[in-house]
Amino acid sequence: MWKIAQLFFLTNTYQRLVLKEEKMKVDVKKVTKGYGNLPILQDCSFKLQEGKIYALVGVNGAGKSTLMKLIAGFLEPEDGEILISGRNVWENREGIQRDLGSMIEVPVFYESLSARENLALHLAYMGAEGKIDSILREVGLGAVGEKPVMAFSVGMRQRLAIARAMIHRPELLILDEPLNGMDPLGSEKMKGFLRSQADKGTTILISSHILQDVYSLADEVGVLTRGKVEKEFYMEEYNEKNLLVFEKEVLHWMRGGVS
Ligand SMILES: Nc1ncnc2c1ncn2[C@@H]1O[C@H](COP(=O)(O)OP(=O)(O)OP(=O)(O)O)[C@@H](O)[C@H]1O
Repeated sequence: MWKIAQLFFLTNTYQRLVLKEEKMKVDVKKVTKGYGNLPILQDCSFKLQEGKIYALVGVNGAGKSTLMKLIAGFLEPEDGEILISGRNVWENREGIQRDLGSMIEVPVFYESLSARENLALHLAYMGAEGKIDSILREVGLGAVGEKPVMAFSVGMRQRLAIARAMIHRPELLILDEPLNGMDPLGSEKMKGFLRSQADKGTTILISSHILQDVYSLADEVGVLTRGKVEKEFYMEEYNEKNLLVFEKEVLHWMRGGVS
């Protein structure tokens, strides 16, 4: 009887591990990257699970955008490797960049063209297909699609940048501070939209300085300190606790895990 129970336990554990590995979308493995003599990331490792929202937090200059650019294949690691669905990002960057959606730099648009025209040009440039009307509606720009971008507010530009990153319905979305400049109502709606995309299977990596947003949006949170994801929080475990506890623990790890 005991042997059967042991076998059952081992089979279950094995299945869970295999399932987890199959669900792996992004695997950052011991990545090192700096700029000139300035070291930024050092042996940095973490994983993103398919259909989950992962938030990177860290002080200004910690290296969040650098890490995102590496994952999107815009920068080459000095050491280590990054795999997306098992493929080495740098070696397959052209194909991978077509498959993912990203908003990492300050978004730049054709100012005199409308939101709709900007999205159409982007699709043509990518050689991709996408439904402009529906993505504009989904990000809350349904009523202003014909307006020139020069008339857009900061928050509207941010929505348009998210629409551009998502219009080809990528399986992986990398958004650097996606809620920047949005009013509280717009921010809530955008969080709901991102959650609905994750529920449909999109893997989402964001960064944010607003821990309240991270708390309410992410499934997992990684604190980038001293060149590494030093601490990860699984938000499931925080449902019972409150935001203040979470904030306190994150700040502790942002300081490098010392009080
Ligand atoms: N192209 C570059 N050349 C030289 N240094 C750079 C370059 N890009 C970034 N850095 C430096 O690398 C460090 C990490 O920058 P990065 O933008 O990745 O940090 P971050 O965590 O995203 O910061 P923030 O929270 O302020 O957006 C900073 O010190 C920055 O000045």
